Amino acid sequence: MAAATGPVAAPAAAVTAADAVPHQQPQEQGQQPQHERVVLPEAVYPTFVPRNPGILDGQWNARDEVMVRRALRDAAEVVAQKSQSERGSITILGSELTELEDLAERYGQPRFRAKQLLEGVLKGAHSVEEITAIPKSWRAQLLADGVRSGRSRLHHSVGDEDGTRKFLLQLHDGRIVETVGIPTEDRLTVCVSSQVGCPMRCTFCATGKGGFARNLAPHEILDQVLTVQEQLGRRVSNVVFMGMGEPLLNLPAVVRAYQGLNQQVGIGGAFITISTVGVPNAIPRLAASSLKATLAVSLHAPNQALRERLIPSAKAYPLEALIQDCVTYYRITGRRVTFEYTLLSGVNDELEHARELTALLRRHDLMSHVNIIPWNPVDESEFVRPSRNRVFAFRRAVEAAGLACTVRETRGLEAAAACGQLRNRFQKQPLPDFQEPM
Ligand SMILES: C[S@@+](CC[C@H](N)C(=O)[O-])C[C@H]1O[C@@H](n2cnc3c(N)ncnc32)[C@H](O)[C@@H]1O
Ligand code: SF4
Repeated sequence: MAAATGPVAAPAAAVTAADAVPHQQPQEQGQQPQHERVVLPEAVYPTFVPRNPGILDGQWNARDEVMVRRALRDAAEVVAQKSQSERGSITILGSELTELEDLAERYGQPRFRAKQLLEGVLKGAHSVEEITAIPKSWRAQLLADGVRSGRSRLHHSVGDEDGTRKFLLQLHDGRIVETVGIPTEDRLTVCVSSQVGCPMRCTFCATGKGGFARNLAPHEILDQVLTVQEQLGRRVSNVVFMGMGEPLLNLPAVVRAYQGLNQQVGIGGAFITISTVGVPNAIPRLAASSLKATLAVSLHAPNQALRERLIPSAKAYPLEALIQDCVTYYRITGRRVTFEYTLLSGVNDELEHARELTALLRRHDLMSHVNIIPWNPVDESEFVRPSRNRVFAFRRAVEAAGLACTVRETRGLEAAAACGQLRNRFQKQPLPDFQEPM
């Protein structure tokens, strides 16, 4: 797999085949196990320093800061040290072909076996045992050495008559993530999670309310796409990082998952969207990488004061700095930036807000597109979903100023339970122990 260039291109898998310690070293070759020392480039996010000295005041408090710092540290650990729970466990999914080739070689197997391993998992094997294209004895060795497929367990799913289906996946540590398959006639879009929970705590978001547990590893992101593909019996055409979590707080794993989606699952870069509420320093890094993904920035407010009310972390990343980073992104990539605007009745849906929004975007030299998302209800939240009339009045005001604008269609399931809510309900219940498939 070709490595991405630029600062975000560090080797990123939580555990890759390059870390494998063969059960029995092929003595004739006299090789030592190869432990790839994965070093972070000057740390993934070197300067997550609040630009606003008032960060510890108001809504964004010391606990928020600790949570975000923890997420950043976790992101770094995914690359540098591997999490304790994953130590020693190698996943085929999330590994690059070259890493699997090296793995095969270290077991004295021909390099072509790597492709068989990978294809086995991509075609539906949930355990190494099921990859019958490879010799039984090697399967046994791999299993004994802790090599795993990287697939999770389907815990629960719920569907709507419009075809949308939500899946709850149970990870090896018992935690649950949500993923959604959204079919239309000519597309199957998967809305993937990048973290278990989210530390950003946006006030209107169910995931934000549920707290943050940990970053997802690359194979845990890829697994969501394979699950939807299998369960809906169709090829996935589009992937949006719009499920649980803030992808730019887990950039190394997201980059790795993008590469897997692109080069192994066969999804074009332009059909992958990364949605972010904004993490200081991360957007320019994304621009400098070789990723061809579409960038979607969750704006939700046309000014700093209102944005801070909705998004506590905005205190650490002033609106003007965020837009400047989007301009940089546009200059470097030439790709249009989507601005998401979750519309909340009586909060950010006045025509004056629309005018302020268009003035903000037109003031800067970038090609943009506004995507309005009518708010979906969240348990124990005081926000109100705007009326259809209000949504379309807002859209007309944006278009009148000459900006491209769409309204995201609300699928039946979303209206009933916003993203992250289903998972919050299940995560509260005791779950049976779960071991990753062998
Ligand atoms: C769940 S977030 C995940 C990606 C990233 N963390 C972000 O905020 O862009 C994806 C989008 O869903 C929006 N969203 C979150 N909760 C929502 C809700 N209850 N109704 C409508 N949109 C919501 C967010 O504002 C964001 O634009
Ligand atoms: S909207 Fe995005 S950044 Fe905000 S809490 Fe939800 S998932 Fe996290």
